[in-house]
Amino acid sequence: MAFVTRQFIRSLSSSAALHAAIKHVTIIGGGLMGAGIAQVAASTGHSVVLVDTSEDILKKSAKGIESSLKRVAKKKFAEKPEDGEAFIQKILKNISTSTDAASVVQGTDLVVEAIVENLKVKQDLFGALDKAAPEHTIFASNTSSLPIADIASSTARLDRFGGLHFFNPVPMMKLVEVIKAPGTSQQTFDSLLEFSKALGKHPVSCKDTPGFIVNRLLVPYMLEAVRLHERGHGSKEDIDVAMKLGAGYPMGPFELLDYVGLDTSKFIIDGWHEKDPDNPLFAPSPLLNKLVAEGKLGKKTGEGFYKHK
Ligand SMILES: C[C@H](O)CC(=O)SCCNC(=O)CCNC(=O)[C@H](O)C(C)(C)COP(=O)(O)OP(=O)(O)OC[C@H]1O[C@@H](n2cnc3c(N)ncnc32)[C@H](O)[C@@H]1OP(=O)(O)O
Ligand SMILES: NC(=O)c1ccc[n+]([C@@H]2O[C@H](COP(=O)([O-])OP(=O)(O)OC[C@H]3O[C@@H](n4cnc5c(N)ncnc54)[C@H](O)[C@@H]3O)[C@@H](O)[C@H]2O)c1
Repeated sequence: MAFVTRQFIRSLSSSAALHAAIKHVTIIGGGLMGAGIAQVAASTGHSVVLVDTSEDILKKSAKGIESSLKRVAKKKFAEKPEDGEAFIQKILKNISTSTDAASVVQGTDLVVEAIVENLKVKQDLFGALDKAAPEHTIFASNTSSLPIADIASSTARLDRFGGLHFFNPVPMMKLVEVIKAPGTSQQTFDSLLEFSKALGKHPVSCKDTPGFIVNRLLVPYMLEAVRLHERGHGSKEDIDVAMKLGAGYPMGPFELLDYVGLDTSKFIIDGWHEKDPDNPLFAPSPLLNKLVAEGKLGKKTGEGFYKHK
């Protein structure tokens, strides 16, 4: 009986240790995704450092987080709006910012990378962080389309490297894809599942295959919509309405492309096309390429397929 009790206490304390293990999180990249991940991690009691390349970008990220929290507070404290401000300030206190990733990872349990969708840039970042971060620190990438194993190959911690793929807008979307690359240890994978649950998200387990689950289905669908429009078979407005009213999607494919970012969408499709040039689902789109070349990247720049306020 004493043995069973000791075993039970040990298993409780080891699962508590697993939880306690991820308390301090460093998010690299304060754009659409990084700011959302920082907001959710801070809202669930984690201590967060948000890193980007300039103070100006970090100011914009902080503003975005605050306005998103205002939307949350407006709902949560509809009856007592005066409590909403205290709620926002308490969460914001959990977030600090930095432009020097190597110096802030020294005290972190988990690094979540959400920078540009470019393999070389991600590898360079993780290669440098690997030298600066403590042994126990887990590295995770929020990549939409790149193999986790390729990103991890720039480090010497393949066992402590996995994928955490969040969805936009992070505060609203419940799913996190947790990716186990061939080198990811079971302990790391379990910690990432635990962390996702601690954020209030619903994790699903994914293999390290192109696009994991959601993007492997969603990105070809969005590109098919662009091709359908390029062939003159439907206006973007009609295609969007059709998919919302005919398939029950909350956004049409063109609205969603603008929401995700046309640059990010192009990075994804170009990368897959390079690896599998004969797959028609991964064919580049002249219209998408033209908009990106014009700097029309979607909602984040004020114009993409549509103009945004
Ligand atoms: C490519 C990548 O690798 C992977 C991806 O991320 S793919 C993209 C995945 N995302 C999607 O598919 C998003 C599809 N769109 C949607 O689910 C919905 O349109 C949406 C949740 C974004 C917005 O919902 P919608 O009803 O259209 O608009 P809206 O009324 O403004 O917002 C609905 C609620 O969400 C809240 N909300 C929306 N965005 C928010 C944000 N960033 N922060 C906080 N709250 C937010 C609003 O306050 C509102 O709350 P309420 O209904 O209680 O008042
Ligand atoms: N947009 C989406 O819907 C979505 C959804 C899931 C995953 N993702 C993935 O998340 C990542 C980020 O996407 P996003 O939409 O947030 O992009 P974004 O362009 O909005 O933000 C990227 C941020 O990273 C910063 N950055 C670039 N290089 C950096 C570096 N070396 N160090 C620090 N910061 C750096 C940029 O200044 C920018 O603020 C990409 O890998 C993307 O594929 C995007």
